[in-house]
Amino acid sequence: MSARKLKVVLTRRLPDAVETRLRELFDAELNLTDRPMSRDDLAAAVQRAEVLIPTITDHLDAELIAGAGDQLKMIANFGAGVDHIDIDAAVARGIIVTNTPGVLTEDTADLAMSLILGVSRRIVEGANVVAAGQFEGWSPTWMCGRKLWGKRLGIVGMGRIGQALARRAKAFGMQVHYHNRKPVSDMIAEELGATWWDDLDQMLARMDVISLNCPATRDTHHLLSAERIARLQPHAIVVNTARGELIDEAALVEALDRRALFGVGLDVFEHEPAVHPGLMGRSNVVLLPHLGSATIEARQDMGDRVIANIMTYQNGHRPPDRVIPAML
Ligand SMILES: NC(=O)C1=CN([C@@H]2O[C@H](COP(=O)(O)OP(=O)(O)OC[C@H]3O[C@@H](n4cnc5c(N)ncnc54)[C@H](O)[C@@H]3O)[C@@H](O)[C@H]2O)C=CC1
Ligand SMILES: O=CC(=O)O
Repeated sequence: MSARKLKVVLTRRLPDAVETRLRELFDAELNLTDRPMSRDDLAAAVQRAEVLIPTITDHLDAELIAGAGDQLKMIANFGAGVDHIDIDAAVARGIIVTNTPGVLTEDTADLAMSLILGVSRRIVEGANVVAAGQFEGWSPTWMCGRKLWGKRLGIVGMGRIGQALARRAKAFGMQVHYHNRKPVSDMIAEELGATWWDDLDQMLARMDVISLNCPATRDTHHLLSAERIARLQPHAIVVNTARGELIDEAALVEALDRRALFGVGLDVFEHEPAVHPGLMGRSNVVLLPHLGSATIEARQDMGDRVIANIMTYQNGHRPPDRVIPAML
């Protein structure tokens, strides 16, 4: 007699090969519309799923989790960030939460480096000039950006992606500085030539480029507040590939209005998918639609990671990517 298959509900379409494997292994229910589930749809999904596979667009707050049926044992998130899930509420209900870190690290670091390059060298602005047929020839003083070689990069959140970005920045001749809850190991600090700043405010005031790479938590909401933005140097560049909630977007727009920054590169937004209108149409702002992990390879690997987490749980072991409140 074959073992009963776990009821697994996906909230979005996943790569074909991932969906195929999920259907082989589990009683998998796909969302063929690929539209984000409404709150009612999600509330119904947690009434029938034993394992829910959500993504960042699903807000699993305390109320929604409290309303889940007793059959819900696991939330196997497709993605690294888990700020859209109330982990405390899930743990209180005995629901295991997992995520997919690591497999998207290099891709997201590539995107952060792309934004640093894009803003400092005015790449999108320049490409738009050519695309509009407005290129009138090379000029000694036209379209000059900021040199990266020798400049100071301040990374806030020196975890997987922060470190991967530091490796790239080092290769571009940048001096790596970072603020993290605790310093990285001596070996990593030496490899990256990285300087730890216990005091975030002091670091911000001295950097040429700031990259946000920490999770969105209660502690990091508006980590880049109006006061901290005011500390940045007028030639500074701010890049965010972590979560929009880390920046007070209205204060950032005010700083751009005052020409208090050289430029900004954002892959994530405070009220995503809405973008603050004050960020639009600026030549020194590069905006991307949350593309950090958007490579075919990373999305496949994220799916494999989701499956590995569910299989490990099903086999009675601790899933490798279990998220616990103490980690946040
Ligand atoms: N744009 C995108 O598509 C993607 C965005 N992300 C975001 O990037 C974040 C980071 O991902 P990973 O590097 O894999 O996570 P990680 O857990 O490896 O690293 C996060 C680091 O932030 C540090 N941190 C936490 N709170 C802090 C605070 N208050 N101040 C300073 N540092 C703090 C942690 O100690 C840790 O070193 C995710 O939580 C997610 O929100 C992740 C993947 C793709
Ligand atoms: O933002 C994406 C993630 O995986 O986190």
